[in-house]
Amino acid sequence: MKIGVIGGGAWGTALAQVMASGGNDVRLWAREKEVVSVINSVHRNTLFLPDCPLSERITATGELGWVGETDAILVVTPAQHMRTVLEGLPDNGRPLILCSKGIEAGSLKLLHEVAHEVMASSPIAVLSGPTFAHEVAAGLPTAVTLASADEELARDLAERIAQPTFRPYATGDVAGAEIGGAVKNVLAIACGVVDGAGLGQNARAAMIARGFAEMTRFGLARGARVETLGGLSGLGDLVLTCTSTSSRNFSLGVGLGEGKPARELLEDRRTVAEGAATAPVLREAASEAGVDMPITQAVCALLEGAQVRPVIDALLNRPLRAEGV
Ligand SMILES: NC(=O)C1=CN([C@@H]2O[C@H](COP(=O)(O)OP(=O)(O)OC[C@H]3O[C@@H](n4cnc5c(N)ncnc54)[C@H](OP(=O)(O)O)[C@@H]3O)[C@@H](O)[C@H]2O)C=CC1
Ligand SMILES: O=C(CO)COP(=O)(O)O
Repeated sequence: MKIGVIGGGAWGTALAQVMASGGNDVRLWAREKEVVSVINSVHRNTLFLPDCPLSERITATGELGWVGETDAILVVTPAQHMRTVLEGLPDNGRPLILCSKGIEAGSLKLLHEVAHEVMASSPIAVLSGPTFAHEVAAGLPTAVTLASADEELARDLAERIAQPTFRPYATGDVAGAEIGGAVKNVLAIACGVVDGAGLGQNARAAMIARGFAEMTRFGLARGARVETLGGLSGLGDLVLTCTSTSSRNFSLGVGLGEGKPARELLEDRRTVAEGAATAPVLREAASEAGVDMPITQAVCALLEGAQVRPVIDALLNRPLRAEGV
């Protein structure tokens, strides 16, 4: 197969490498000329995935139209740039697999809704799960959720992109797959804060469990299925991202927990911490859906400059309630 990949960050590059290792020819679109040039000349993405030698089956390009002429296209831009990038892609009926994690600011739309608006003729699927790019690129075993409203398409794409150490599990629950990936980034910031502020491992486990309750409440309100939220793209990714400093979102939270200002932590980043963009969008979407998301609100407050201690005290002083979603 010929596979297109849109986005030359760590995740786009890792996915390109997995697809190429399975014998596919890969066309990888990157926005920056420097990324295109370095991938084609030294077969390495020295900016975003420096430690992984890349297959010669990967050709980087700045031409979206050329990437559009492939059998399936993985879309791996930061969530907030997806709409603009898709507007430059021909809507020619090739399946799009969305691999980014977030909710669009302003419209409060999930990314498959955005893609459907821009690419009305192209079948849409979502790939999400516990997937640190550097591990996937190194060929370490990884399992993901592959969702499409057309379940036959999900199963077909899963067959076509599976590799010996890369296992997609098909589902028809697109909203569930997307909500897990978007919400866990916000919760990873919260867990990082717990670590940075030295609140201990009990507190982190509590944050993961109550965070999952929060994810479930929001997911159910937006039509997700509970088994998807409890699967790879929900609970699986939540556990991964909330327990590792390899996560950019968790690391951002550690800095916040140590009392560093959010502006300073976000200013110099070249890589994305999607949770910082998703948190205020999620707060708004939750309020619109009438869903209580206290951890998300706490993360927003910290990103907006609140001090750590009062934010934690406010969470701890919430009225006691019965356990459950
Ligand atoms: N890294 C990971 O382990 C995983 C990441 N993801 C998700 O994948 C998505 C991409 O993340 P990742 O690959 O890590 O990104 P990185 O942080 O590695 O790289 C940043 C990316 O942002 C791109 N970018 C910056 N500004 C723009 C813009 N205006 N328009 C289009 N692209 C822009 C850069 O493109 P360019 O190089 O062309 O400038 C580059 O590809 C995110 O939604 C993330 O949550 C999902 C699973 C795992
Ligand atoms: O989504 C990811 C792992 O599944 C990557 O997490 P971070 O963006 O927090 O690094």
